[in-house]
Amino acid sequence: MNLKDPICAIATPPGKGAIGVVRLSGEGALEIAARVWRGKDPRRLKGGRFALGEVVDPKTGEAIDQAILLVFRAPRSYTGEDLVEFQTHGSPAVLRRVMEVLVAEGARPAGRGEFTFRAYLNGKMDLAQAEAVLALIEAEGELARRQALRALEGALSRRIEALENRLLNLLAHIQALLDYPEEGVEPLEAERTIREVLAEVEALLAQAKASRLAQKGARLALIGAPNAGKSSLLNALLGYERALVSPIPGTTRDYLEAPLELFGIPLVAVDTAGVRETEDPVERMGVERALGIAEEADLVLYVVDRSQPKPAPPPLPWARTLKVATKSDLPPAWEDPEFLPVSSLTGEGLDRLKEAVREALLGREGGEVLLTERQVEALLRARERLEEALSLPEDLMGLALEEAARALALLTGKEVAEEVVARVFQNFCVGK
Ligand SMILES: Nc1nc2c(c(=O)[nH]1)N(C=O)[C@@H](CNc1ccc(C(=O)N[C@@H](CCC(=O)O)C(=O)O)cc1)CN2
Ligand SMILES: Nc1nc2c(ncn2[C@@H]2O[C@H](COP(=O)(O)OP(=O)(O)OP(=O)(O)O)[C@@H](O)[C@H]2O)c(=O)[nH]1
Ligand SMILES: [K+]
Ligand SMILES: [Mg+2]
Repeated sequence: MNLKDPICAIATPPGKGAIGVVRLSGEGALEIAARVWRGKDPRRLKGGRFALGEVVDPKTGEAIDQAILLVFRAPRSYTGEDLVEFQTHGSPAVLRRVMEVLVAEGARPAGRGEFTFRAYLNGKMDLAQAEAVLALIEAEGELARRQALRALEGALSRRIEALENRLLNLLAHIQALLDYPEEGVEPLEAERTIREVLAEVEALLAQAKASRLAQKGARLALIGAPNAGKSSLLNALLGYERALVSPIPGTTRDYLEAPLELFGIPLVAVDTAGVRETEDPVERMGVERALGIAEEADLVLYVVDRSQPKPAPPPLPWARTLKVATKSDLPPAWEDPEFLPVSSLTGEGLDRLKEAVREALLGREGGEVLLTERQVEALLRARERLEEALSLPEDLMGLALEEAARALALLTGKEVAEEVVARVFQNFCVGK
């Protein structure tokens, strides 16, 4: 692949919009822009300046659209190259023609993520930041957006680099001890340093699940006996009357899904049919379905009516189940500290339930760190090597430490194999 040739792409999403943006980056971008532009000559614009004019077809002189042209000059641009943006009306007909004239004048349609790839190659960002660009575009919930922006701004990269540096300093120290045993090099505190680095790696890994849930969302299943108050609780969590509620047991016959954002996590709450022993074949199907939904859910709310005698518990994945006692506004038939009391009628206990859901999904850490699957793998490898180093005498731990440092370097993309980098950018859309 030619790494500097001029590339162009529509940067705005497909469809009609107020404004559409076409970006052009690489060697000769300003010259190509000048040929398709009627207005102030882009070659004479300083970086960061714009002009109002027309995009034209140079073959015919025909105007394609009235537009704004914005110039960034290398190295001060997103890609680090000369870069021109055409901000046109957001019409698919306009954007297509702008692309056509740019290609006719010698630019090439960009591949997926190629602008960001160039930014990476030109040192504008590291691989963790490039992955954050993608995660930010893909973010659907507030938490995913916050995690991605922090990573984009380099929070993760700085943390990783600090760990890498500690390992490299330690390695240098070990080497000095080996090379000059009689020179009075300070004795090592290798174990303490390694344990501290390991603790940081563990702290990051503890946030992997939160990062995955923030990005992919989570399923929350409400399971319990008929009339336990599942549908009422769903409505109370949603804040509107999504599910039918009635005093008749068996009101919910089949499951029902509703999107719900809690603490910035995009959740799908699933209300299900009441679970009990039954002869009715249709009801039996509903029960089986409910138990299957519980099995697949990230978190289950086991809903029990506290004003009635406690039913026998159904088979649920208890390790990821929260126990909820509903109808706390009514006189209780039993007490059990394992159950969170709530009333869908008065709203009592709802905030505590939401807090418990947050903690069950994200852990106490809170989950502000973006970690991609690729990064989690690298951290796991680093952890393994650090643990190995701890099991070795100081004069033999060098290799394991080196490998741990290399695993950490994978996160920020130093020493990453070309195919791995290519795979990261394959996930991007064209135009980013
Ligand atoms: N019109 C437009 N809006 C956009 C982008 C864009 O490319 N174009 N972005 C695209 O993602 C995001 C903003 N990110 C950007 C990051 C760096 C540079 C940039 O030109 N950086 C140069 C110059 C900095 C300066 O002049 O202060 C540099 O880092 O050297 C531009 C946009 C979101 N909004
Ligand atoms: N007092 C009081 N009544 C409630 C509360 N939650 C639910 N109910 C009542 O309990 C009855 C059953 O509520 P639903 O939400 O339909 O119960 P469900 O578990 O979805 O029932 P099925 O779908 O039939 O399995 C209705 O009459 C509700 O008004 C509560 O917190 N307090
Ligand atoms: K009911
Ligand atoms: Mg119901």
